[in-house]
Amino acid sequence: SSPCDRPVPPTAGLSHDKWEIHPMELMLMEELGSGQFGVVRRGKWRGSIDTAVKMMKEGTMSEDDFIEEAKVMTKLQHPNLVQLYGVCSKHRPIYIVTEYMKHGSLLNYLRRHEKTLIGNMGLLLDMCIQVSKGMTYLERHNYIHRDLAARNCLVGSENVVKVADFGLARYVLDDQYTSSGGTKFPIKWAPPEVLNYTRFSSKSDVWAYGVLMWEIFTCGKMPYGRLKNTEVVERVQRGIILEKPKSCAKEIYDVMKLCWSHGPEERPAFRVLMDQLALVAQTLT
Ligand SMILES: CNC(=O)Nc1cc(-c2cccc(-n3cnc4cc(C(C)(C)C)ccc4c3=O)c2C)cn(C)c1=O
Repeated sequence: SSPCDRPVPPTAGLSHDKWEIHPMELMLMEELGSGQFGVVRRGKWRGSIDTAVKMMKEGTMSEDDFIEEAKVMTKLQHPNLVQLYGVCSKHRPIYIVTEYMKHGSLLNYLRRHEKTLIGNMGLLLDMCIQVSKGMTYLERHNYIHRDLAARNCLVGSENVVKVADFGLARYVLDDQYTSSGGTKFPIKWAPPEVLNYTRFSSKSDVWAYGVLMWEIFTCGKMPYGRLKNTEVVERVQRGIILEKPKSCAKEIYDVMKLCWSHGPEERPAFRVLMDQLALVAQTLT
């Protein structure tokens, strides 16, 4: 039917999707680094808001699926989650615009500040608690991260720690990353059910969280050292777990061990972990 005999909806032309950011409102600045999807630059949005802008390299992401999911992601808001402000999807490459964290990845932060951090159990435990708060929020919204690790957390001012890039793993097109046999698959953060059946859940995020706690209390050591992925898979399937970091209290290591229970149903939910760590913090500091 010709357009003239169809009623024009009152919202026509007004459907400015609020998750769509106009490129004109973005001023791109220095490069921050590059990740799975290509270059990330710092930016200013609407003149004053500090942002990080991922410029999606062609062929690295299933873009249309992501743009659909972005509507949901912008609604996930928590002080310990890196906020997705929106996307620029009317041009290629598409941009993913998030809040900016001035100290960069938690992994690099731990490694750079090892000297001052190693003895500060209270601060290391607080970092763990902050991540557990962000993860409890995602768990409550039935949102699975799929690649929780210190490299995927970011540090802002006043030692604030936030979880970044939650859920993005689903849109990576690189088989080396997505298949458990691939060279980029995060084997050392994966539980048995993910290694065997790629069965992701909030409880597989809990396993990864245990490894993240180990990263924090070793100030950024590589889990299982230089062991090859095949050797790590063999150990994890046999129930061999990471050792207690030297500067880590027994009560904290007990929590890590709960996260590494062999069966997902034996692992505590994030909301339980969060409360348990808060209790440990009271007794230890
Ligand atoms: C000095 N301050 C800063 O550098 N701040 C910041 C650096 C980055 C940044 C810079 C380069 C690369 C990446 N990066 C790293 N790993 C990623 C992993 C994935 C998955 C899918 C594999 C999980 C997806 C995207 C990325 C990704 O964009 C990030 C997060 C992002 N944000 C918000 C900052 O505040």
